[in-house]
Amino acid sequence: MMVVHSAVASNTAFCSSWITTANRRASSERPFGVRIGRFHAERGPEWLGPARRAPRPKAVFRLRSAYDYDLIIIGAGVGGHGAALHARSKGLKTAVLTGGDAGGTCVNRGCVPSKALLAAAGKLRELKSVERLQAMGIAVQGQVAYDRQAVSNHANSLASRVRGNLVQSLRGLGVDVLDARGVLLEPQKVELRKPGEQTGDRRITARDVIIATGSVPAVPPGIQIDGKTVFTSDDALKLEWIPDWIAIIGSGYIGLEFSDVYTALGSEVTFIEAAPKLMPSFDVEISRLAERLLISPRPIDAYTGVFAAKVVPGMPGKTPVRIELVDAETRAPVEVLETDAALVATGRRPFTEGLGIEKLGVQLDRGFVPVDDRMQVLDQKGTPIEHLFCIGDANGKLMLAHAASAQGISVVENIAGNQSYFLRMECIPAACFTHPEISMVGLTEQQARDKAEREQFELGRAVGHFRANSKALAENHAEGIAKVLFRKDTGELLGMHIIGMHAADLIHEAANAMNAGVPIHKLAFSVHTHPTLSEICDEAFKAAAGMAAH
Ligand SMILES: Cc1cc2nc3c(=O)[nH]c(=O)nc-3n(C[C@H](O)[C@H](O)[C@H](O)COP(=O)(O)OP(=O)(O)OC[C@H]3O[C@@H](n4cnc5c(N)ncnc54)[C@H](O)[C@@H]3O)c2cc1C
Ligand SMILES: NC(=O)c1ccc[n+]([C@@H]2O[C@H](COP(=O)([O-])OP(=O)(O)OC[C@H]3O[C@@H](n4cnc5c(N)ncnc54)[C@H](O)[C@@H]3O)[C@@H](O)[C@H]2O)c1
Repeated sequence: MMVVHSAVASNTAFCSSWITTANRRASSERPFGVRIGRFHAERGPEWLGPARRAPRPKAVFRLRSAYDYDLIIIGAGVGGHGAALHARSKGLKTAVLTGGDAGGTCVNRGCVPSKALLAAAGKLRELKSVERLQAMGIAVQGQVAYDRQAVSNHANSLASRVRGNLVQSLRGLGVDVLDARGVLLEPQKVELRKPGEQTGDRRITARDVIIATGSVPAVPPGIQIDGKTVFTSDDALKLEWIPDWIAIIGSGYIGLEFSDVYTALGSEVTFIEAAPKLMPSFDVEISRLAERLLISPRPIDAYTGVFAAKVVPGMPGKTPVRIELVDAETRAPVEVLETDAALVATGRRPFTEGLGIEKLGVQLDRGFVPVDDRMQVLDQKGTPIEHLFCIGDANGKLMLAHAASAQGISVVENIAGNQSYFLRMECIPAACFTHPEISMVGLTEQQARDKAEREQFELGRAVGHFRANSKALAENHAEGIAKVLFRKDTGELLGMHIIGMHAADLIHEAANAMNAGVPIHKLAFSVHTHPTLSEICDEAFKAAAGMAAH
């Protein structure tokens, strides 16, 4: 047998992780021929001489594995990237399959370009806020204008820069980045195919495989996409034109963020939302405030409790988009709208077609890959399939970039031997990057009330106000609140919801405390720099613990 790797004491981080990985499987399962031997194990330290008795040098031999890789990751979005970086830090020989789309949704068609558009929208909004600026002694002379193509270029060039960095970081760490689509033949065997091809001539194997194939926009039946007048976020991000009037179908994250962009760029927006109220997944109090801050003062109107049952594209500047609205409950016709454009933001569906996973005995749930709490794929009987995992949007647990990456890290921890590591999904925060921002972690107030009733404890609720915060007042952005929910008996944090300037950054106060299990009465004694927005959280924590805030 051939020695393919040896690590010595000078490379202890690398060395110890290999030991951990191999040891976990050492006794029960060593099908892949990995053995480790410490050549000094039988010898006393004498041969080394007295000066080198402590610490003893270690050396680890790794013999050729029956597998090509320790880990194959199918999909190079943020989930796959996060998993691959962590795998290398654990010394795992890793391959990532990009499917011809390195960076995936977040980098190419999601978080990154949308936040670039939102950043431009935010600056425009600020410069056009005449009264807000005047109150600070500032006058903007002349017209505030923007160049649509330049704004679009800002978003697209940022995406390509981040994509380049992502691939470089993988290659730099020694990950094999393979520009192919992966098809599962067995849980530990993947066929590489070029995009569009039905067969492939290369097959690779790994001890563990992670599916990280992400998601694509979900378009309800009856809606025709032409990519010009009726489009999803994939096309909206290109910002090819600015419609005077755009219908946004769906008032979730994407709908809300794009309403912020379009109204800043001069469009009028009509929301079409199937649920009885806008922003149905948000905390009720926060969505009420969001309506006051993000909807009412802007050229936005809304239909709620209706479906866009049929949407027919138009021709820019010639014929309008035709949208037939029906009642969400009775399906009775409500109205026909004729707008310049329609953005379909009605959720996303997993991208699992052609992956070959059904042939392994997995029953997909509306396309989502069923997994357990360790992201291990479940077969149709609910039994975990050895060595096969699925992370990110493809498993549908929480369709957020950082959740995908965190799930990837948790899988790698587990396969590298840290079985005690467990990702607490309920502590993962989320944010909507409107102006002002909205952020949340844990339960909504209604969910917390239901839990309190079920488990018979008293729910605590405390609020910090932007209007009472020196920094927010100095910035002349004093709208919004930070609300914390907690158990009165134990002080356990159950959730936090913030709307206001930089809410997306502030939420980590609560998210990190929840993850670390810090109760509210301890959190109330943490010290915050003055004057900062973080004191709004401090105000809420202190109020919760019955202390007066400064
Ligand atoms: C407009 C928009 C804005 C968003 N903004 C945010 C935000 O601000 N914050 C946030 O947290 N989240 C945001 N999201 C969500 C975020 O983009 C996703 O949650 C995240 O990208 C999921 O990561 P993933 O790795 O699971 O999948 P993806 O990023 O979708 O990556 C999966 C990759 O796998 C590839 N692939 C698929 N099948 C195969 C195959 N068989 N072989 C090889 N490769 C394959 C795909 O082509 C893709 O490149 C946004 C989404 C959208 C649409
Ligand atoms: N800032 C962020 O973190 C961010 C930004 C954008 C997207 N995302 C992620 O992307 C995913 C998709 O976002 P999204 O906004 O498309 O989905 P979403 O699930 O957040 O919202 C979809 C909305 O569309 C409504 N809807 C569904 N079908 C409808 C129909 N036929 N007619 C009218 N309304 C309908 C739903 O009631 C819901 O309110 C989300 O899960 C989110 O996690 C995150």
